[in-house]
Amino acid sequence: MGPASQRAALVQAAAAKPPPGPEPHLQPPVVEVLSAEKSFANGTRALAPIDLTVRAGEFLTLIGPSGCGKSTLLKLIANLYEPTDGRINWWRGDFRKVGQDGRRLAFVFQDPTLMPWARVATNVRLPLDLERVPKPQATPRVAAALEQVGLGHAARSFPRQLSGGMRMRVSIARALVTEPNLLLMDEPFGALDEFTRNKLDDDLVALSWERKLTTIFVTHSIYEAVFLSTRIVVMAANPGRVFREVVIDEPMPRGDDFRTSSRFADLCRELSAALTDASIASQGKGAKTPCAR
Ligand SMILES: Nc1ncnc2c1ncn2[C@@H]1O[C@H](COP(=O)(O)OP(=O)(O)OP(=O)(O)O)[C@@H](O)[C@H]1O
Repeated sequence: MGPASQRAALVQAAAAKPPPGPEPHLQPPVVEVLSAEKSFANGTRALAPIDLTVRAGEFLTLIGPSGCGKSTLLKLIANLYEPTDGRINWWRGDFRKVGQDGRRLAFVFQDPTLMPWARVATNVRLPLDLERVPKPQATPRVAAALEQVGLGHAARSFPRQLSGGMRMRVSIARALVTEPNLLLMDEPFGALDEFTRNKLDDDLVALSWERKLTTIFVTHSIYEAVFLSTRIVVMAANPGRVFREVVIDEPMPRGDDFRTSSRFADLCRELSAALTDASIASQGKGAKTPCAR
Protein backbone atom coordinates (compact mmCIF):
# COMPACT_ATOMS: atom_id res chain seq x y z
CA MET A 1 0.00 0.00 0.00
CA GLY A 2 1.42 3.44 -0.94
CA PRO A 3 1.54 6.35 1.52
CA ALA A 4 -1.57 8.00 0.06
CA SER A 5 -3.71 4.86 0.34
CA GLN A 6 -2.34 4.18 3.81
CA ARG A 7 -3.38 7.66 4.82
CA ALA A 8 -6.83 7.16 3.32
CA ALA A 9 -7.13 3.82 5.16
CA LEU A 10 -6.20 5.51 8.42
CA VAL A 11 -8.78 8.24 7.95
CA GLN A 12 -11.40 5.65 6.96
CA ALA A 13 -10.59 3.44 9.95
CA ALA A 14 -10.98 6.42 12.24
CA ALA A 15 -14.27 7.37 10.59
CA ALA A 16 -15.63 3.84 11.06
CA LYS A 17 -15.13 3.92 14.83
CA PRO A 18 -18.01 4.82 17.14
CA PRO A 19 -17.90 8.28 18.72
CA PRO A 20 -15.88 8.57 21.95
CA GLY A 21 -17.72 7.97 25.23
CA PRO A 22 -18.15 10.55 27.97
CA GLU A 23 -18.17 14.30 27.38
CA PRO A 24 -14.67 15.85 27.43
CA HIS A 25 -15.28 17.69 30.71
CA LEU A 26 -16.12 14.36 32.42
CA GLN A 27 -12.85 12.71 31.40
CA PRO A 28 -10.13 12.34 34.05
CA PRO A 29 -7.34 14.93 34.08
CA VAL A 30 -4.08 13.89 32.45
CA VAL A 31 -2.19 17.12 33.16
CA GLU A 32 -3.00 19.68 35.84
CA VAL A 33 -0.95 22.87 35.82
CA LEU A 34 -1.49 24.32 39.29
CA SER A 35 -0.43 27.95 39.60
CA ALA A 36 2.84 27.01 37.88
CA GLU A 37 5.09 29.91 36.98
CA LYS A 38 8.50 30.18 35.40
CA SER A 39 11.29 32.72 35.60
CA PHE A 40 14.71 32.13 34.08
CA ALA A 41 18.08 32.79 35.73
CA ASN A 42 18.56 35.93 33.60
CA GLY A 43 15.47 37.45 35.21
CA THR A 44 13.01 36.84 32.35
CA ARG A 45 9.57 36.15 33.77
CA ALA A 46 8.36 33.78 31.06
CA LEU A 47 5.15 32.64 32.75
CA ALA A 48 2.94 34.19 35.40
CA PRO A 49 1.03 31.59 37.47
CA ILE A 50 -0.84 29.30 35.05
CA ASP A 51 -3.81 27.12 35.91
CA LEU A 52 -4.77 24.65 33.23
CA THR A 53 -6.32 21.18 33.25
CA VAL A 54 -5.98 18.94 30.21
CA ARG A 55 -8.33 15.95 30.18
CA ALA A 56 -8.00 12.54 28.57
CA GLY A 57 -8.66 12.62 24.85
CA GLU A 58 -8.42 16.39 24.50
CA PHE A 59 -6.52 17.95 21.63
CA LEU A 60 -5.43 21.19 23.26
CA THR A 61 -3.55 23.85 21.32
CA LEU A 62 -1.51 26.71 22.75
CA ILE A 63 -1.38 29.78 20.54
CA GLY A 64 -0.34 33.37 21.16
CA PRO A 65 2.13 36.11 20.29
CA SER A 66 5.81 35.30 20.00
CA GLY A 67 7.42 35.10 23.43
CA CYS A 68 4.19 34.47 25.37
CA GLY A 69 5.64 31.28 26.83
CA LYS A 70 4.01 28.51 24.76
CA SER A 71 7.21 26.47 24.51
CA THR A 72 8.09 27.16 28.13
CA LEU A 73 4.69 25.87 29.25
CA LEU A 74 5.02 22.78 27.05
CA LYS A 75 8.49 22.11 28.49
CA LEU A 76 7.14 22.44 32.03
CA ILE A 77 4.47 19.87 31.12
CA ALA A 78 7.18 17.63 29.64
CA ASN A 79 9.15 18.00 32.91
CA LEU A 80 12.06 19.41 30.87
CA TYR A 81 11.82 22.55 33.04
CA GLU A 82 10.89 22.85 36.70
CA PRO A 83 8.36 25.51 37.69
CA THR A 84 9.77 28.36 39.76
CA ASP A 85 6.61 28.15 41.84
CA GLY A 86 3.40 26.10 41.76
CA ARG A 87 3.36 22.53 40.47
CA ILE A 88 2.20 20.15 37.80
CA ASN A 89 0.33 16.87 38.20
CA TRP A 90 0.44 14.06 35.70
CA TRP A 91 -2.40 11.57 36.02
CA ARG A 92 -3.16 13.10 39.41
CA GLY A 93 0.35 12.49 40.75
CA ASP A 94 3.90 13.72 40.43
CA PHE A 95 6.20 12.93 37.52
CA ARG A 96 6.87 9.44 38.89
CA LYS A 97 3.38 8.54 37.58
CA VAL A 98 4.76 8.94 34.06
CA GLY A 99 5.98 5.59 32.79
CA GLN A 100 3.90 3.62 35.31
CA ASP A 101 0.95 1.46 34.25
CA GLY A 102 1.29 2.39 30.59
CA ARG A 103 1.09 6.14 31.22
CA ARG A 104 3.52 7.45 28.67
CA LEU A 105 4.51 10.88 27.44
CA ALA A 106 6.23 11.67 24.14
CA PHE A 107 7.55 15.00 22.79
CA VAL A 108 7.81 16.03 19.14
CA PHE A 109 9.98 19.09 18.44
CA GLN A 110 9.81 21.48 15.49
CA ASP A 111 13.05 20.05 14.14
CA PRO A 112 12.79 16.31 13.46
CA THR A 113 16.33 15.83 14.95
CA LEU A 114 17.03 12.54 13.21
CA MET A 115 20.41 10.79 13.31
CA PRO A 116 21.65 11.37 9.74
CA TRP A 117 23.89 8.31 9.67
CA ALA A 118 21.14 5.89 10.75
CA ARG A 119 18.35 4.39 8.66
CA VAL A 120 14.75 5.44 9.29
CA ALA A 121 13.94 2.24 11.23
CA THR A 122 16.98 2.74 13.49
CA ASN A 123 15.94 6.33 14.14
CA VAL A 124 12.44 5.24 15.12
CA ARG A 125 13.81 2.45 17.32
CA LEU A 126 15.96 4.87 19.36
CA PRO A 127 13.57 5.31 22.34
CA LEU A 128 13.11 1.54 22.55
CA ASP A 129 16.90 1.02 22.45
CA LEU A 130 17.23 3.55 25.29
CA GLU A 131 14.67 1.52 27.25
CA ARG A 132 16.61 -1.65 26.37
CA VAL A 133 13.60 -3.26 24.68
CA PRO A 134 14.94 -6.46 23.06
CA LYS A 135 15.22 -6.23 19.27
CA PRO A 136 12.70 -9.04 18.52
CA GLN A 137 10.05 -7.04 20.42
CA ALA A 138 11.19 -3.66 19.12
CA THR A 139 11.20 -4.56 15.41
CA PRO A 140 7.44 -5.12 14.98
CA ARG A 141 6.69 -1.99 17.03
CA VAL A 142 8.94 0.08 14.77
CA ALA A 143 7.24 -1.40 11.68
CA ALA A 144 3.80 -0.63 13.11
CA ALA A 145 4.75 2.97 13.98
CA LEU A 146 6.12 3.53 10.46
CA GLU A 147 2.94 2.07 8.95
CA GLN A 148 0.89 4.44 11.08
CA VAL A 149 2.58 7.46 9.57
CA GLY A 150 2.48 6.02 6.04
CA LEU A 151 6.21 5.30 5.85
CA GLY A 152 6.26 1.51 5.92
CA HIS A 153 8.13 1.56 2.61
CA ALA A 154 10.89 3.88 3.85
CA ALA A 155 12.25 1.85 6.78
CA ARG A 156 15.65 1.32 5.12
CA SER A 157 16.06 4.85 3.79
CA PHE A 158 18.38 7.43 5.29
CA PRO A 159 16.99 10.80 6.47
CA ARG A 160 18.77 12.66 3.62
CA GLN A 161 16.70 10.64 1.10
CA LEU A 162 13.42 11.93 2.55
CA SER A 163 11.43 15.13 2.04
CA GLY A 164 10.85 17.53 4.96
CA GLY A 165 7.34 16.16 5.46
CA MET A 166 8.61 12.57 5.48
CA ARG A 167 11.31 13.45 8.01
CA MET A 168 8.64 14.92 10.26
CA ARG A 169 6.61 11.72 9.86
CA VAL A 170 9.68 9.76 11.03
CA SER A 171 9.89 12.02 14.06
CA ILE A 172 6.21 11.35 14.82
CA ALA A 173 6.74 7.59 14.36
CA ARG A 174 9.63 7.82 16.84
CA ALA A 175 7.18 9.34 19.34
CA LEU A 176 4.39 6.83 18.56
CA VAL A 177 6.67 3.81 18.95
CA THR A 178 6.68 4.40 22.70
CA GLU A 179 2.86 4.06 22.64
CA PRO A 180 2.25 7.36 24.41
CA ASN A 181 -1.09 8.44 25.80
CA LEU A 182 0.15 12.02 26.18
CA LEU A 183 1.70 13.58 23.08
CA LEU A 184 3.36 17.01 23.30
CA MET A 185 4.13 18.74 20.00
CA ASP A 186 6.00 22.06 19.72
CA GLU A 187 5.23 23.60 16.30
CA PRO A 188 5.97 20.31 14.55
CA PHE A 189 4.80 21.41 11.11
CA GLY A 190 5.90 25.06 11.24
CA ALA A 191 8.68 24.62 8.69
CA LEU A 192 6.59 22.74 6.10
CA ASP A 193 4.73 24.00 3.05
CA GLU A 194 0.99 24.43 3.40
CA PHE A 195 0.03 21.38 1.33
CA THR A 196 2.27 19.02 3.31
CA ARG A 197 1.15 20.62 6.52
CA ASN A 198 -2.54 20.07 5.71
CA LYS A 199 -1.83 16.40 4.94
CA LEU A 200 0.03 15.93 8.21
CA ASP A 201 -2.77 17.74 10.07
CA ASP A 202 -5.30 15.33 8.49
CA ASP A 203 -3.26 12.34 9.61
CA LEU A 204 -2.67 13.72 13.08
CA VAL A 205 -6.40 14.29 13.64
CA ALA A 206 -7.15 10.71 12.57
CA LEU A 207 -4.30 9.25 14.60
CA SER A 208 -4.93 11.10 17.81
CA TRP A 209 -8.65 10.36 17.61
CA GLU A 210 -8.22 6.70 16.77
CA ARG A 211 -5.64 6.14 19.50
CA LYS A 212 -7.48 8.36 22.00
CA LEU A 213 -4.30 10.35 22.53
CA THR A 214 -4.26 13.36 24.76
CA THR A 215 -2.37 15.93 22.71
CA ILE A 216 -0.95 19.34 23.62
CA PHE A 217 0.14 21.19 20.51
CA VAL A 218 1.85 24.53 19.92
CA THR A 219 1.32 26.45 16.70
CA HIS A 220 1.28 29.97 15.26
CA SER A 221 -1.32 28.99 12.70
CA ILE A 222 -4.94 29.95 13.27
CA TYR A 223 -6.16 27.49 10.60
CA GLU A 224 -4.16 24.61 12.01
CA ALA A 225 -5.33 25.33 15.55
CA VAL A 226 -9.00 25.37 14.56
CA PHE A 227 -8.70 22.26 12.40
CA LEU A 228 -6.91 20.11 14.98
CA SER A 229 -8.15 21.17 18.36
CA THR A 230 -10.96 20.37 20.70
CA ARG A 231 -9.88 23.39 22.75
CA ILE A 232 -7.54 26.30 22.09
CA VAL A 233 -5.79 28.24 24.82
CA VAL A 234 -4.89 31.75 23.68
CA MET A 235 -1.93 33.11 25.62
CA ALA A 236 -0.76 36.68 26.12
CA ALA A 237 2.81 37.82 26.82
CA ASN A 238 4.71 39.99 29.29
CA PRO A 239 4.39 37.89 31.35
CA GLY A 240 3.08 34.75 29.64
CA ARG A 241 -0.42 33.88 30.79
CA VAL A 242 -3.68 32.26 29.75
CA PHE A 243 -5.71 34.96 28.06
CA ARG A 244 -8.78 33.22 26.63
CA GLU A 245 -10.08 29.78 25.65
CA VAL A 246 -11.91 28.82 22.48
CA VAL A 247 -13.72 25.45 22.38
CA ILE A 248 -13.97 23.78 18.97
CA ASP A 249 -16.97 21.47 19.33
CA GLU A 250 -16.81 20.06 15.81
CA PRO A 251 -16.95 16.21 15.91
CA MET A 252 -13.85 14.09 15.21
CA PRO A 253 -12.38 12.91 12.98
CA ARG A 254 -12.29 15.94 10.72
CA GLY A 255 -11.38 16.39 7.09
CA ASP A 256 -11.75 18.73 4.15
CA ASP A 257 -15.52 19.03 4.73
CA PHE A 258 -14.75 20.88 7.94
CA ARG A 259 -11.79 22.80 6.52
CA THR A 260 -13.93 24.27 3.74
CA SER A 261 -17.07 24.90 5.83
CA SER A 262 -18.49 28.28 6.85
CA ARG A 263 -18.31 27.04 10.47
CA PHE A 264 -14.54 26.68 10.07
CA ALA A 265 -14.31 30.22 8.68
CA ASP A 266 -16.38 31.54 11.61
CA LEU A 267 -14.16 29.79 14.15
CA CYS A 268 -11.00 31.13 12.45
CA ARG A 269 -12.47 34.64 12.67
CA GLU A 270 -13.27 34.14 16.36
CA LEU A 271 -9.74 32.90 17.09
CA SER A 272 -8.20 35.68 15.03
CA ALA A 273 -10.11 38.26 17.08
CA ALA A 274 -8.99 36.60 20.32
CA LEU A 275 -5.37 36.72 19.12
CA THR A 276 -5.64 40.38 18.23
CA ASP A 277 -6.94 41.07 21.74
CA ALA A 278 -4.13 38.96 23.21
CA SER A 279 -1.55 40.88 21.17
CA ILE A 280 -2.93 44.19 22.38
CA ALA A 281 -2.89 42.90 25.96
CA SER A 282 0.75 41.86 25.49
CA GLN A 283 1.95 45.15 24.08
CA GLY A 284 4.48 47.46 25.50
CA LYS A 285 7.47 45.14 25.28
CA GLY A 286 7.66 44.31 21.59
CA ALA A 287 5.03 41.54 21.31
CA LYS A 288 4.45 40.48 17.70
CA THR A 289 1.12 39.72 16.07
CA PRO A 290 0.86 36.06 15.02
CA CYS A 291 0.53 35.24 11.34
CA ALA A 292 -2.70 33.98 9.80
CA ARG A 293 -1.07 30.66 8.86
N1 LIG B 1 16.26 29.26 28.46
C1 LIG B 1 15.82 30.53 28.55
N2 LIG B 1 16.49 31.48 29.22
C2 LIG B 1 16.05 32.74 29.33
N3 LIG B 1 14.91 33.18 28.77
C3 LIG B 1 14.20 32.28 28.08
C4 LIG B 1 14.60 30.92 27.91
N4 LIG B 1 13.69 30.27 27.17
C5 LIG B 1 12.76 31.19 26.87
N5 LIG B 1 13.05 32.38 27.41
C6 LIG B 1 12.24 33.59 27.33
O1 LIG B 1 10.97 33.30 27.89
C7 LIG B 1 9.93 33.92 27.15
C8 LIG B 1 8.99 32.86 26.60
O2 LIG B 1 9.69 32.10 25.62
P1 LIG B 1 9.00 30.91 24.84
O3 LIG B 1 10.02 30.36 23.88
O4 LIG B 1 8.38 29.98 25.79
O5 LIG B 1 7.87 31.68 24.04
P2 LIG B 1 6.99 31.19 22.81
O6 LIG B 1 5.62 31.70 23.02
O7 LIG B 1 7.14 29.71 22.62
O8 LIG B 1 7.71 31.98 21.62
P3 LIG B 1 7.71 31.67 20.04
O9 LIG B 1 6.29 31.71 19.60
O10 LIG B 1 8.50 32.80 19.48
O11 LIG B 1 8.36 30.33 19.85
C9 LIG B 1 10.64 34.75 26.07
O12 LIG B 1 10.79 36.04 26.55
C10 LIG B 1 11.97 34.06 25.92
O13 LIG B 1 12.94 34.97 25.47
